[in-house]
Amino acid sequence: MKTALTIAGSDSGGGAGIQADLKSFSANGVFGMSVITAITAQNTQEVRSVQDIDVNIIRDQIEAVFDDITVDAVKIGMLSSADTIKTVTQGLQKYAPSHIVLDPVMVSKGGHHLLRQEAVTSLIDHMLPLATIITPNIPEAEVILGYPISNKKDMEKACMDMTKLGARSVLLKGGHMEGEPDDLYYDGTNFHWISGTRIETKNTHGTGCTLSSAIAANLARGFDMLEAVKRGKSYIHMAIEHSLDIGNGHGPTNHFYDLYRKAKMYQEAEKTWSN
Ligand SMILES: Nc1ncnc2c1ncn2[C@@H]1O[C@H](COP(=O)(O)OP(=O)(O)O)[C@@H](O)[C@H]1O
Ligand SMILES: Cc1ncc(COP(=O)(O)O)c(N)n1
Repeated sequence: MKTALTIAGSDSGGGAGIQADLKSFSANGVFGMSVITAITAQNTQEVRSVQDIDVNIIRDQIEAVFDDITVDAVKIGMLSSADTIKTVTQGLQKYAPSHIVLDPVMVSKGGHHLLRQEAVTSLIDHMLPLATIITPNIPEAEVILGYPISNKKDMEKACMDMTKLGARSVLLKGGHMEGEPDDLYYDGTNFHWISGTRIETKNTHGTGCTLSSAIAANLARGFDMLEAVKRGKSYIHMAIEHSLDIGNGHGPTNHFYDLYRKAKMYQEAEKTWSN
């Protein structure tokens, strides 16, 4: 079985971070592993507190996984601090995995900073050049590039500028733009608009985590980047369409719908075989 590793923060509410990543890995058909960078006390409404994990323990988790297990793809989420970025960068340079999906998590839906503002430069200087693909939302891309992104032309320029900073390819997510949530994939040469249809719901907690992990899982399974991005996009659409009314704030994406649907289809098919 192919494997994927998430290097990210824990969300006690289960909707984002490591918890979303592992669910998305499973639903997308790979064995998931985790390196925890920070623990957040979080629910669907707010982040109450954050404890960064000691960098020695982060390094040990990375080494424990890579020294023993073949890692087919890595997804990076919340990195919290410049020290964490340095440790993760060193680990990735040591083991050089083939696919690194970088979701540059910065701020939670409720406005809590998950990456210290002074660590943004470290993320740009050290982490971006290692990314096979970076998957920012519009506000994250604006912070990375330092200019506003207001329309599709701006999105194209932003993608090109992020590859100039070292990322091999970019998926700039359009969920925060007006209108349909169209994402722009730039492979370093060509643009591909990955169009979406907006679902009216408040349950969008963990959408970025879910999507980046689905992309990592599909890369681990051997699909090329464009196909992995397209599969990721159709997975996140399904996961938002059937999102769950859990908690009183932004509910989580649904990683089970597709599996249950396939199981049901299988049961139906089995009945016809046994007749
Ligand atoms: N209401 C929605 N309906 C359908 N797709 C959405 C919706 N909101 C976001 N998406 C899609 O979910 C993914 C994550 O989107 P986005 O909100 O831009 O990033 P983030 O979760 O990192 O803030 C993108 O593919 C985006 O187009
Ligand atoms: C631990 C952790 N990591 C990431 C996010 C961002 O979540 P989203 O995918 O909704 O942008 C989060 N809220 N908590």
